[in-house]
Amino acid sequence: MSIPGDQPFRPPRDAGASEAVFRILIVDDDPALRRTFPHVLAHAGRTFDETGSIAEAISQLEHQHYDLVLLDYRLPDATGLALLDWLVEHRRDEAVIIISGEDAIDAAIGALRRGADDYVRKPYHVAQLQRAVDSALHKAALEKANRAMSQRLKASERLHRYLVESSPDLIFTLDAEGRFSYINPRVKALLGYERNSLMRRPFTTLVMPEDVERICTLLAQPSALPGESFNVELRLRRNRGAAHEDDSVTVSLTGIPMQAQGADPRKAGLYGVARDISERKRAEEIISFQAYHDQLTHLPNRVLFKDRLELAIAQAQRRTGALAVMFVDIDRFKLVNDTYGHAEGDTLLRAIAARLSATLRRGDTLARLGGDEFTVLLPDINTPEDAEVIAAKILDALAAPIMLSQGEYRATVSVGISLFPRDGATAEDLTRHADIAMYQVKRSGKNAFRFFDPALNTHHRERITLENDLRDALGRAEFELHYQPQVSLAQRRIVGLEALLRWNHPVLGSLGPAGFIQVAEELGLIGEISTWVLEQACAQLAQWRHEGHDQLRMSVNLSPFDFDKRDIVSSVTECLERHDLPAGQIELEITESMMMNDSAGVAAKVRALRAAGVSVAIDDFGTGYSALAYLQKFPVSTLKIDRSFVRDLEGPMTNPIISAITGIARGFDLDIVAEGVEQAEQAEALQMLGCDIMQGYYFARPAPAAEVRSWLQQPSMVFPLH
Ligand SMILES: Nc1nc2c(ncn2[C@@H]2O[C@H](COP(=O)(O)O[C@H]3[C@@H](O)[C@H](n4cnc5c(=O)[nH]c(N)nc54)O[C@@H]3COP(=O)(O)O)[C@@H](O)[C@H]2O)c(=O)[nH]1
Repeated sequence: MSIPGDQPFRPPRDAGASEAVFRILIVDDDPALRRTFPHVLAHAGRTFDETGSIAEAISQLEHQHYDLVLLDYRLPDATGLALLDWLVEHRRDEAVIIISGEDAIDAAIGALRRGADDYVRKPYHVAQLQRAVDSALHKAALEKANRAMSQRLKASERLHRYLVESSPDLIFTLDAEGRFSYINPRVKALLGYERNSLMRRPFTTLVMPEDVERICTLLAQPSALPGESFNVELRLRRNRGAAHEDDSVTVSLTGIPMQAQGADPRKAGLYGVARDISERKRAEEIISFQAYHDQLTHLPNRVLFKDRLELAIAQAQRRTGALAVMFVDIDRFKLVNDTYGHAEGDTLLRAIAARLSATLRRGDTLARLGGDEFTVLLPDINTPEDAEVIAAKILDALAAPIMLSQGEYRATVSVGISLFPRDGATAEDLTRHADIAMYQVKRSGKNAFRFFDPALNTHHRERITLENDLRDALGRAEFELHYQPQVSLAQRRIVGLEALLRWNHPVLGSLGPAGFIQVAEELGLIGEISTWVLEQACAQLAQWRHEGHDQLRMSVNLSPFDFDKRDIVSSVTECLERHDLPAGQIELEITESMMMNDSAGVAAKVRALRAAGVSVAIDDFGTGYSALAYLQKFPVSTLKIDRSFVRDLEGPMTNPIISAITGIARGFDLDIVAEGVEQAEQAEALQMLGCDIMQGYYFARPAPAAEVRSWLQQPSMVFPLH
């Protein structure tokens, strides 16, 4: 690693470690004299080496540092001046005392000029020599300590410079006028400026215009006194030349006012550290966005909608104005989700969100509460008609089909509207009442809008209670099957039974399916209920077969949702296997509408069921847009003539529809069951029209299994006149 500056940084050496030892080199050609020096200069911590010539001394010095050189002036190979020159030339810091027998003062002066520290004449006085040596070593020690100190200082300065200059934070100082007096190189990477270009320029040059006033106020505050740091979040502007998508960087700035000696403390300047918190801010923004927005559509979520609605209510109250809340629910969204999968469902939700957004003005809020539920806030309306116009626009916006990967899809929505102050004064009430109004739209055919009507509230409460009860009904074993016989006039026996669901409600008593099947479908409970019905009907049929009625056929009603959601084919065949029933003795009733909207692949499932031997009947045949083509696509086994045709029957030739249906059945080799037979005349007319199997109150009403058992044992009970 290298650091900015001229030298690599290394930790300072421990200069004190060698301070106790003084190395002294004696350079004299007189061996006897050389040997006397260590004796007269002996002292703890002193070590001596000796040489007899300049050349030997240089060679010694080349390998060893000395604190002091005791140098004879006149040596065999040169004068001591030569060694002094060598020491200067090699930038050596050894102290030198010349010990010379020269009388001439010039020699002494020359030696001192060439760098000797002292000059002692031979023969020397021991005390004089000792003083000179002590003084030279003392000086050498001081210089050594000084050098060590300055080395430590330099190292420490280099360390601090390194820390500041390589800091990931922006570090700067401002002078008393708020202009940069120092800024570390980080400014280049962070904001794209050359540091020199900023020197002496005001700090505010770097601050985004929106934040300038704030930072100026802060700097001018009396609390910005020396030692009292402050922290502020602000945006610094990037150099325009810096290629970056953001024009600013958000920093957390810690400022510490500096006090100059003797000057007005407030004007001494500022030391600042700015940390780039853009990433953190971005993460915070994302988290906050996610907390208040729906991830799929990026629309405001329930929390933000409530917040905006509460604000809008407060504002409307102040100005005695009005606002509208809409509850928008996609019709049959579940079908798309279950049939095409969640990815398609998501695409549809996004597309609808975009269409709805486009119908609204700035200031209105469209939110997604979850699932297929959206809400709209119109914060400022003059009359209910204003909301009506927007609701109509919303319905219109969905008129054009939406492109899904499976093809075009025509989505519709049901819209409920509540008004402030008329329908409530709180966000909860307004949203709930819009929801109730939406619910009414659903019940009366969908794809429309409706204002909240207080009378609906009671109805809604009842519905909520029913929903809650229905969720618990299976667990509390409140369902029961009744069975209605299908009789053959020719054979005078019960050939089949239709299983019809009843709910023994703990408070409301026995409820027919008309009162709860649709609710179960809407709540997504129908799958479990159908499974129970199928299981129960098969178990009962197996029981009756066991009792000897082995030719009976059991009809079971299925919901369109059963074909959407699960593998109905395996559910049915597994149930048959479980109860050891021949497949042909179970008949599943499907409606014409299921055939017409084959989005869930009903045809393929019907074919698979038929291939497995299961009978399939078309219920209420003739009431929809029955087309012969459907009968080819859906290989059903039975047509059930709807009771509306039977009711109108006054004579054998009075109903061309029944004639047509019986003709079709013959053509396609299908069984026919006429339902809703209430009178003997109807039975006779049907018989004349070639219809043998009948079902209706004329023979028997749907009844619990125990009663049906007695009819099975005594079929005459269900043939009143025949
Ligand atoms: N998904 C499921 N749907 C079911 C189930 N059980 C029933 N249903 C559906 O509910 C519809 C109404 O059933 P219900 O109230 O039981 O009415 C049946 C009969 O009681 C009634 N009927 C029979 N004979 C006559 C008659 O002579 N006159 C008259 N006014 N009504 C009569 O008709 C209903 C049976 O009709 P159908 O199914 O068309 O044969 C019912 O239609 C089912 O769709 C269930 O378990 N799951």
